[in-house]
Amino acid sequence: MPHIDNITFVTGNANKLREVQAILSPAGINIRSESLDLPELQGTLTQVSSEKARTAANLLKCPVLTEDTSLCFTAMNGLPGPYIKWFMQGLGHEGLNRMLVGFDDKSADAVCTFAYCEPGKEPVVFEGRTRGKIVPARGPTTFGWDAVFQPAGFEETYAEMDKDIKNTISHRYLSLQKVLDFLKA
Ligand SMILES: O=P(O)(O)OP(=O)(O)OP(=O)(O)OC[C@H]1O[C@@H](n2cnc3c(O)ncnc32)[C@H](O)[C@@H]1O
Ligand SMILES: [Mg+2]
Repeated sequence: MPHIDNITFVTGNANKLREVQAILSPAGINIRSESLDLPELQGTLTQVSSEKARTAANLLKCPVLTEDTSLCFTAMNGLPGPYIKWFMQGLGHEGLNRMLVGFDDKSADAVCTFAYCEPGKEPVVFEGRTRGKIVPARGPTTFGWDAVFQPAGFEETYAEMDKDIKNTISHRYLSLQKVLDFLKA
C-alpha cells in the first residue's frame, strides 16, 4: 500500500483540489495532483467513481485517487445524483430549486465518493454523505451548487459558511476520513 504522499489525486476541478488540500494539510499531508477531466460512465455513484479511478490509474500508470460528487434529492429517489454537474450547468441554482417546486420534501444528500486504484487492480470506494436541504441561492457562487445546499443543523448554506467549517462537516471531509483510515490500515 503506497503512502498517501505517493498517490496522485486526479480531478479537473480546481475547487475540489483546494478543498482536498485544505482537509489534508492539518494532518501534514501533501498530495500530488493531476488536472484531467476524465470521461465518466453512467451508472450508480459507486460505478461512476470506480470506473473514473480505473481509467486514471491506467492512463497515469500509478496509484490514483479520484472522486465523484453527487447531489441526491430525496423527493426524486436520489436523482440528479452523479448527473448533478449537467443539471447544474443546464438549469443553474434557480432551476435546481424549481425542480422541487411540486414536492414538500426539499431534503437532499451531498455525497462524495472517493475511489482508490492501482494500475491493473480493482478500485476501492469510500463514501461520505452530508444531509441537508435545497434552498434559494445564498452566498458566493464560486463552487458548483454550494449556494443552494444548506446542511442539516446549520443556518448557512455551504457557500455562506467559513471554509474551515465546511471542510470539517462536508461530504468530501467524511469520505476523505475513510480514505485516510484505509491507507493507514
Ligand atoms: O474532474 P472531476 O473530479 O470529475 O470534477 P467535476 O467538476 O467534473 O466533478 P463531478 O464529475 O464530480 O461533478 C460534480 C458536480 O458537482 C459540483 N461540486 C462538486 N463538489 C461540490 C461541492 O462540495 N459543493 C458544490 N458543488 C460541488 C462540481 O462543480 C460539478 O458540477
Ligand atoms: Mg467530472
